[in-house]
Amino acid sequence: MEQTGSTTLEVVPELDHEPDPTDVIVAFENYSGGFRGRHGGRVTPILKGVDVAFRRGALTAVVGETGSGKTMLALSIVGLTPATFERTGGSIHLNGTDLGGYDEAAFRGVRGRTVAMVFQDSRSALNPVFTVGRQLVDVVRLHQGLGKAAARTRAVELLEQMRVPEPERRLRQYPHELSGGTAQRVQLAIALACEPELLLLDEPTTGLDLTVQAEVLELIVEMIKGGRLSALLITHDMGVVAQTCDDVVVLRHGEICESGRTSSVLTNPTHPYTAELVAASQTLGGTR
Ligand SMILES: Nc1ncnc2c1ncn2[C@@H]1O[C@H](COP(=O)(O)OP(=O)(O)OP(=O)(O)O)[C@@H](O)[C@H]1O
Repeated sequence: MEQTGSTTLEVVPELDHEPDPTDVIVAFENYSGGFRGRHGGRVTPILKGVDVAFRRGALTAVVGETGSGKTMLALSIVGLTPATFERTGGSIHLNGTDLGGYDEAAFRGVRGRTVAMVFQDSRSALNPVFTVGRQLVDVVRLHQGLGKAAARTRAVELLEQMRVPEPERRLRQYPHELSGGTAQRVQLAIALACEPELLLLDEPTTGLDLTVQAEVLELIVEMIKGGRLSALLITHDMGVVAQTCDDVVVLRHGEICESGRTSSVLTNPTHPYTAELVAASQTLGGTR
């Protein structure tokens, strides 16, 4: 296919913080994996020789069509791929440590503390039988070592930080009583209460109205600019990528076709598929 060359997708100027390009939080090296059929047999490849390094302190977008493996890529970092998913080659290093030998207990030590996750369907990610307060306060107590009263105060602060209206009342509510947008922010508050180094965001704003989407993303970007956080954002919205992400990784059929700084990848894509994504988002008015 012919290379499409430069595009006119409006890309934010370089962000005011500049993560160190050599400081990598997660590195995939020739990583491959796929699903084994129900009765054994061969593995259907899903991720194929993935080579990519995520910079510490950066917000990195992972884009690509439905089924390209974005979610499996993220879940591989925390050992949450389905039981039938198998690594068939390569490695993943988190903070320089090879996750290859990690069992469930070792991954449990990583989740929350080092890597926290926010998924698309927040209401189902929250525990339906416990109030928001119980879930958030427990996490704060566990991760920040606070007593009950101090943890509750901190929980309210976290909800306020996430611009959740009436935080005190929310603490007494159950997940089914929350709107999608509030559930999303509660999930984000729980993730951040763990003070993780890396946040995995799998289409975190899908299903939210545009204003709420923009607010939630703005909060995430603010925290990343604050210095300590890195994040990986799986999204279909190229406008969001252009306007908020430092780096972008383009996945297609389980392979990385392009990765790098958002400003250079989107304005001068080297792979025709990236150019197609950019062009499609322009046609749909995705640049907002
Ligand atoms: N439990 C499973 N068993 C078998 N195949 C699966 C399973 N879960 C996902 N897959 C397949 O793995 C591939 C990658 O899925 P993945 O969810 O990572 O894609 P994605 O890029 O995140 O897609 P989307 O944008 O739709 O969320 C898809 O072809 C999907 O059908």
